[in-house]
Amino acid sequence: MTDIRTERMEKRLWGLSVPDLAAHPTVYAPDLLKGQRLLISGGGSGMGRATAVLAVRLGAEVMICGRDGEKLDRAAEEIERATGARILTRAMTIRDPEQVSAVMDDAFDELGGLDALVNSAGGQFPIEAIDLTPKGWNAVVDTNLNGTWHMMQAAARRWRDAGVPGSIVNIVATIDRGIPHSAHTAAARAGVVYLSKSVAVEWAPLGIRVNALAPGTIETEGLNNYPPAMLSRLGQGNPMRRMGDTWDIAEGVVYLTASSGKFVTGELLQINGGMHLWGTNWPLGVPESFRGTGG
Ligand SMILES: CCCCC/C=C/C(=O)SCCNC(=O)CCNC(=O)[C@H](O)C(C)(C)COP(=O)(O)OP(=O)(O)OC[C@H]1O[C@@H](n2cnc3c(N)ncnc32)[C@H](O)[C@@H]1OP(=O)(O)O
Ligand SMILES: NC(=O)C1=CN([C@@H]2O[C@H](COP(=O)(O)OP(=O)(O)OC[C@H]3O[C@@H](n4cnc5c(N)ncnc54)[C@H](OP(=O)(O)O)[C@@H]3O)[C@@H](O)[C@H]2O)C=CC1
Repeated sequence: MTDIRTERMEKRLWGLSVPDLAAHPTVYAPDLLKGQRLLISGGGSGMGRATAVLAVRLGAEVMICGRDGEKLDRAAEEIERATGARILTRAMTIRDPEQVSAVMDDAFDELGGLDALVNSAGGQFPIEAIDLTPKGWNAVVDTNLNGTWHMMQAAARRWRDAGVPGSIVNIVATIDRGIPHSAHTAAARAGVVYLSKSVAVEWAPLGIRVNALAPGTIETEGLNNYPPAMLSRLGQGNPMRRMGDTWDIAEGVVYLTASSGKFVTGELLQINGGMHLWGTNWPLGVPESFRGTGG
């Protein structure tokens, strides 16, 4: 096993811990996000949680949301213990427009306004497309496309009504060449990318910037949802032949969110070791006809 640490494989302890993140060097000035207020969906784990840690380290006020309230509270407690910053949490599902509207109202009320939305909530499961059931398809599309849209539109309407600018970063996936064994999520993410491009134009006059960020294979606890056999190959499916980490993503989100991104909208930032150019994960194993091809 090259890039996958054996201990993490065996204990399935993926990714950077909150203490790791709190101490991690950053390229950004300490007060870069001072006074900024962020809502981060999926902020209880993985890339969302890493983004929350970096944001509070840079002076932002943060609310995180997700389905599992205990996970959110655990993340908030770890972040407060490691950084001294208190963050707000809301248990909800992005798939329900009414719950999205409520969490958006809470964010604007309790943070005293909102400057940026980060949509990290999402997920999928590996399956051969031909075996997908309507329920499975709908679950992934409803989460990753519809849910992301509900969050985007709810934030944009409130920024428009308040006459203030905003920024949205949508975490998607590397979809340039499709995602074999995850066609449902490739379709949903492609939808989010072109949704982002479309409203980046429509909402520019409102001062709302909208960008997408495509991770490659990133070491997070979300990988525990994948077959162990796949995990031993993870990270090989890109030219850099290794996995990225959640800090790579968090610093990419901050680049797009902070003043560094003030003239960037409708963009797709790929943080994936070149995965959009070469390499395939094959989550369910490399099919016979592709063995030995390196693809
Ligand atoms: C894409 C390849 C890149 C490799 C690296 C990528 C890694 C990551 O993205 S990890 C980080 C993301 N985290 C996750 O994916 C974990 C969260 N995933 C989920 O929550 C689910 O996958 C979900 C997004 C589909 C939502 O699940 P759930 O809330 O349970 O959805 P529903 O109850 O509405 O419907 C469930 C329905 O979906 C089908 N299904 C769900 N999981 C599987 C599975 N593992 N295998 C096959 N089918 C699955 C199935 O039809 C379910 O219906 P029932 O069978 O009636 O339960
Ligand atoms: N890790 C990787 O290699 C890759 C990840 N991605 C995508 O990046 C994003 C972040 O994933 P990552 O940080 O790795 O993994 P995580 O599973 O840690 O993050 C996904 C987060 O989304 C939340 N979530 C899932 N469904 C919903 C929902 N319906 N409503 C609200 N919150 C929800 C989960 O919390 P809860 O379960 O409590 O709701 C979880 O905190 C995801 O969209 C993922 O699919 C894309 C490509 C590769």
